[in-house]
Amino acid sequence: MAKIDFGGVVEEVVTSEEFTLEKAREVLKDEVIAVLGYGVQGPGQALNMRDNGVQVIVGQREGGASWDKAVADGFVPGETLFPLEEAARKATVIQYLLSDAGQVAMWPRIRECLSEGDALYFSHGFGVVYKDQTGIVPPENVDVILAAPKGSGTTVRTNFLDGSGINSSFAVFQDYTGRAKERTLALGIAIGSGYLFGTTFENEVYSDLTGERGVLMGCLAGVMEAQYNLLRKHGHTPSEAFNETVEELTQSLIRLVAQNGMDWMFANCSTTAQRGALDWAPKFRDAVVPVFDDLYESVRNGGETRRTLECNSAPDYREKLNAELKEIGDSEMWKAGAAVRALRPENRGK
Ligand SMILES: NC(=O)c1ccc[n+]([C@@H]2O[C@H](COP(=O)([O-])OP(=O)(O)OC[C@H]3O[C@@H](n4cnc5c(N)ncnc54)[C@H](O)[C@@H]3O)[C@@H](O)[C@H]2O)c1
Ligand SMILES: CC(C)(O)[C@@H](O)C(=O)O
Ligand SMILES: [Mg+2]
Ligand SMILES: [Mg+2]
Repeated sequence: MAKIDFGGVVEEVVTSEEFTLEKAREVLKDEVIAVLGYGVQGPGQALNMRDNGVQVIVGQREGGASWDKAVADGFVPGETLFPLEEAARKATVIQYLLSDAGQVAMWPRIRECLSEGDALYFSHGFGVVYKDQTGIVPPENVDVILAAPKGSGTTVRTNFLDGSGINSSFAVFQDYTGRAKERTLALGIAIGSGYLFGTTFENEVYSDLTGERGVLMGCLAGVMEAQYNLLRKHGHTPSEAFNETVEELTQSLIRLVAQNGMDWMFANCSTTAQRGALDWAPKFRDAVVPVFDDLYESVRNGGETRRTLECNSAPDYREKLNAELKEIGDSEMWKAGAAVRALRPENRGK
C-alpha cells in the first residue's frame, strides 16, 4: 500500500501501479463474478470487469428494462445473463448491486444461494450496517467485502472508457477464506477504480449517506434553488438567474476547481469576486453547520435508513417519485435550465 500525505494526515492507499490489473486478473482467475442488478452501478462495474478480462455474469429480474439493457450490452441469456438466484448460485463472487431496498426484499432468497468460501460483495455498507432494519446478516462461512465507487455508475463506465477512473473505498467486514482483502483489492482494480482507500462498512455508509444528502446533491440542489429564487424575486430574468447559479458553475468554475482546487479558483477570478467570495464562504459554512449536524445524526441513528426503506419499498414508489421529479422538471428554474442547455453551441439544432 502506498503511503500518501493527505493534507498532513498520512493514509495508506492502493493504486493500479502497485496492485496491477495483471495481479487482479491472477487473483480472480478462478472466480466467477455475478453482478446482481443491472441498474446504475451494475452495468458500470460489470462492463469494466468484462473489458478487463475477468469472468463476469449478470443476474437480473427477467423481462424488464434492465434485463433488456444487459442483452443490449452483450450479455447472453443462458450464457452470461441469468435470473438473480441462478446467477448467484453459479458464482463465487456475488456482487449485490440491487437497489438497497431490493437487496432487503431479495435477501432471504439470495442468502440461500451462497456457498462456503464465496465472497459477498457490496458497494454500500447499508445492508450490513443497518441489519436491524434490513435483516441482512451474512452467513459466517463467506467473505463479506466492499468496494464502493465514489461516483455514479454512469461515470464508473464513461471514465473507464476515457482512460480515467473513479476512486473507490474498500473494506472487509468478514474474512472467512483468508483471501478477503486480496479479493476486494482485485475487484476494486477490476471495476476501474482510480485509487482505493480503506474504510469500514460503517464509515462508508455514514459518509456516503451524508455526502449525497449534503454537498453532492441535497444541499447543492437546495442552495442553487435558493439563489435562483432570490435573483428572480429581485427582478432578474430566468436566463440571468440560471446562468449565474448553475450554468457558470457546471460549465466553467467547478471544472477549474476539479483541476486546480479552491485556492487556485479564488486566485484566478477577478479581485472583486475573490474578496467577496472569501468573505462570504465562512458565513455560508457556519449557516449550514446545524443542518449538517442534524443530517449526520439522522444517518447515524438509522432515521435515513428507515425513511429510505419505507418510501422505496412502497407499492406506489415509482408513481410518487415520478410526480416529485416532474414537479422539479416542470419548475421555471429547471425549464430555464433545459432552454439554456439547448442553447449550448454543441447542442443547437439537436
Ligand atoms: N447508483 C450509483 O451510482 C451508486 C454509486 C455507488 C454505490 N451504489 C450502491 O450500489 C448498489 C446498487 O445501486 P444502483 O443505484 O445501481 O441500484 P438501482 O436502483 O439502479 O437498482 C439495481 C437493480 O435492482 C433491481 N431491483 C430493485 N428492486 C428489486 C427487487 N425487489 N427484486 C429484484 N430486483 C430488484 C432493479 O431491477 C435494478 O436493475 C446500492 O447498494 C447503492 O447504494 C450506487
Ligand atoms: C452516486 C452517489 C450519489 O455517490 C451514490 O452514493 C448513490 O447512492 O447513488
Ligand atoms: Mg449512495
Ligand atoms: Mg456515493
